[in-house]
Amino acid sequence: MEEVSILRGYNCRAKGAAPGFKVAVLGASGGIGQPLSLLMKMNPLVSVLHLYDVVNMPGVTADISHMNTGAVVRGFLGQPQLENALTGMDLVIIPAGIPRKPGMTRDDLFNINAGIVRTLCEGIAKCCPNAIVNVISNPVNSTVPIAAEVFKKAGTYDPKRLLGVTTLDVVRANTFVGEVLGLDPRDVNVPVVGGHAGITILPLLSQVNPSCSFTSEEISYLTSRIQNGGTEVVEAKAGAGSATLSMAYAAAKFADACLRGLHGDAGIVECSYVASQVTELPFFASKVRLGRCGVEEILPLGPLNEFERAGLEKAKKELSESIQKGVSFINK
Ligand SMILES: NC(=O)C1=CN([C@@H]2O[C@H](COP(=O)(O)OP(=O)(O)OC[C@H]3O[C@@H](n4cnc5c(N)ncnc54)[C@H](O)[C@@H]3O)[C@@H](O)[C@H]2O)C=CC1
Ligand SMILES: O=C([O-])CC(=O)C(=O)O
Repeated sequence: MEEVSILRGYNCRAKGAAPGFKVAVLGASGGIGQPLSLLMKMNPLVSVLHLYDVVNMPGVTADISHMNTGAVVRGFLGQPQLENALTGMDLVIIPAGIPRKPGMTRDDLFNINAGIVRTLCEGIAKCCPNAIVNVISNPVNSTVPIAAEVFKKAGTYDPKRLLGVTTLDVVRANTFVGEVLGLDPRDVNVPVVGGHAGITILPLLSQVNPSCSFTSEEISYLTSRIQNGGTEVVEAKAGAGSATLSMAYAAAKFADACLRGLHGDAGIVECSYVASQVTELPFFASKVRLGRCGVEEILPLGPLNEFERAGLEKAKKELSESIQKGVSFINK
C-alpha cells in the first residue's frame, strides 16, 4: 500500500517547527488513537508525529495535520507502511487492538490483541529499537510481557524503555478521591500499583497526597470504584467500546512525562507497569522516575496497611498468571 498520498508535501520539518521528539501512534484511527493523536499534535515537545493504523488513516491524518501546532504529521496505512511509520521514532505509543464489550474481561481480548502487539513490536525492534514504548493495548498485564519477549528474541530488549500505561487508574483515583474529600482532583495524587485489571489495580489510599484519612466505608467504596472504573465505562457505553477520551487524556499525560524525561527534566515520577524487582514478579506497576533513558529508578512501594497487604497478595496471584500467559504466547 502507498504512503497516504495527500501528505507527500510534508517530507521535511515545517518552517518554524520547534525542535523536539519524533512520536508514533499505532492504532491512531481508533477511539483512543484519534484524541490521543490530537493531544500529541498539541504537545510542544513533539516535532514529528507519525500516525499508523490499518484503516481510515488518510482522513484522520489530513484532519489532524491542519492544526497549526509545531509537529509535522504523516500518515501510514496498513502493514506495508509499518516500517516507514516507525523508522527514527523516539517514542512509540500503542493503542491498537480491540476494546471490551459488556460482560468481557480484559483477558478476553488476549487472543486478538496479543498478535497485534507482537507484530507491532517486531516492527519496533527492527526500525526503532531505541525508542521508548508505551503499551496501552489490553490486557496490559500480558501485552507488556509479550512486548518484552519480542524484544528479547530480537536482541533489542531494554527494560527501561518498555512501559505499560496505567495512568488512567491514577487519573480515576485522583478524581474519585478528590470527590470524596471535596478537593480539586488536580491537587490529589494517589499511587496506584500492581497491574491494570480488576483486583490487580491496587490504589494505595494510605499514601494519598495530601495526607488524609478515610473511613472503612470510604476505603471500600474507593477501592471498588477505582478497580472497576474501566467496567463502569464499558457498561455505560453499552457495546460501543471502552474508555477512549479519559484514556487519551491519560496516555497523553504519560507520554508527555516520558518526553520530559527524555528531554532531561528532573523529578518526573509516574506510576507505570514495568519490569520490576519491587516484588518477586517480573513485572509490576509502581511509581517510576523517568529520565533520558526511560525508567531511571523504580521507587519502593512504601509502607502498606493491612488491607493493602492483603490486596497485594491477591493481585500478585492474578498478575503472575497474566505475565506467564504473555510469555508463553511468544515462546510456545
Ligand atoms: N491501558 C489502558 O488503561 C487502557 C487500554 N485500553 C485498550 O486500548 C485498546 C484500544 O482501544 P480503543 O481505541 O477504544 O479501540 P478501537 O477499536 O476504537 O481502536 C483500535 C484501533 O486499532 C486499530 N488496529 C487494529 N489492528 C491493528 C494493527 N494490527 N495495527 C495497527 N492498528 C490496528 C484499529 O483499526 C482501530 O483503529 C483496547 O485494547 C483497549 O482495551 C482502553 C482503555 C484504557
Ligand atoms: O476497561 C477496559 O476495558 C479499558 C480499560 O483498560 C480501562 O478503561 O481502564
